[in-house]
Amino acid sequence: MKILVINCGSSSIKYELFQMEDEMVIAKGLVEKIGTESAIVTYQVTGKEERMETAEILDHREGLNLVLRLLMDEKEGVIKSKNEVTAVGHRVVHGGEYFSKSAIITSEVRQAIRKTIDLAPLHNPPNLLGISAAEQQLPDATHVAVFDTAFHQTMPKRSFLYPLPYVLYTRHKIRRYGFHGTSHKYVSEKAAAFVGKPLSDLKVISAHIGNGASVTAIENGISTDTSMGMTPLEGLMMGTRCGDIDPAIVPYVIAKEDLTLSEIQSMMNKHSGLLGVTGMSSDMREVTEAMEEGNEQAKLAIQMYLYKLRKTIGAYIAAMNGIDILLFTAGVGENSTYVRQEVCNNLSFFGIEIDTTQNNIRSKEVREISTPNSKVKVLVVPTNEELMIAREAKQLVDQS
Ligand SMILES: Nc1ncnc2c1ncn2[C@@H]1O[C@H](COP(=O)(O)OP(=O)(O)O)[C@@H](O)[C@H]1O
Ligand SMILES: CC(=O)OP(=O)(O)O
Ligand SMILES: [Mg+2]
Repeated sequence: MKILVINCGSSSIKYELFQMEDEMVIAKGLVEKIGTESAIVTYQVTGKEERMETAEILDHREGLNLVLRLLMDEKEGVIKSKNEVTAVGHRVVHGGEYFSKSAIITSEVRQAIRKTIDLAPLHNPPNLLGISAAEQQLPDATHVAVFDTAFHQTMPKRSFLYPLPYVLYTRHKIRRYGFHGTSHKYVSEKAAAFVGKPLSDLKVISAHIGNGASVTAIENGISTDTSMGMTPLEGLMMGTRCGDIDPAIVPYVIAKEDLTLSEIQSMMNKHSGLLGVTGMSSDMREVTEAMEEGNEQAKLAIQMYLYKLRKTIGAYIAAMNGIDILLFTAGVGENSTYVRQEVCNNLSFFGIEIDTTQNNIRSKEVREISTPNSKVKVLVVPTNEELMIAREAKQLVDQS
């Protein structure tokens, strides 16, 4: 069975085609800068060199057309006809309170996703575009929506409610939803398997730190708290997002800087975080390099980033009254030995002890970076949201 996984961002489409019998990736790639005359298209068949070209791609539909043409190309393609794709798994960022698990896309499901657009104006519209483009291109495939929010639907009210007038929750569903759930679920299961204990017996803190970043407290296999909120803006300091700030800043800055609401939204989502503080880059690699070269602003940004991350981990240790596993995942979590080391150095009170040699090893495998004496197991667990989405899609196809 072949399953295509699609992750549509506002101006990009990430795609990955899986052979589900052995869960192998057949081909994958990315269409970036959609909406421009020079969109960048990458296409890689497993085991072969990546191809890159630029093309005029004006919308997601054209982008997806091109992806399918590449997959079916006579010379370099990997499928002969569209019918070979049994299912398409779509990443949908916001499922509101409608979805606590993945769903086969029907008109009701599409309607429910549409209703959450207000809650995720940056993410859900491109997700919906991707769904309709893919349905048009692959009308015979089963289309499945896999939600970032689903895993966190187990959070108790005490963690998901904001201390605002309760009527805002009942009337408008203003609450915390949490994101990256597909990843937090995948890596926590991997971590439990790695230590050889059932997830149902463990207290896990999962730090998914990429461009977007969130920390989740997972008790007995269920998410009980997470740092992102109603939108993916809350919580940690991120690449371009500010995370938690005093909400009173918003009207104040609007007045002082004469901004519109959408300008301040864009400022907090796209021009803050590492980028905002350094004025230079949102990329942790570049900011770390600048810090090493003596750039004071880069050093400050990283200190702020680490401090917020450490505080959040500490808060979740308190919230769960303990911790068995601390795990790091996503771009920064999997690759930055510096961030892992610095976060953990200041968590020694909890019996967290990092083995510097282990921490410096680069690998794509799950690995332990804590010392044998460490009371808490600290792991690096490479995430794989695409594989998880493919598995969810397969499961729903098998059931239907
Ligand atoms: N070796 C590295 N050291 C530090 N940061 C890294 C390294 N490799 C990747 N990153 C960071 O990972 C981030 C991207 O993470 P990723 O999970 O791919 O993001 P996305 O949210 O777009 O999926 C970038 O900030 C990048 O700088
Ligand atoms: C929800 C979210 O923040 O996603 P990403 O990390 O892909 O931006
Ligand atoms: Mg991501």
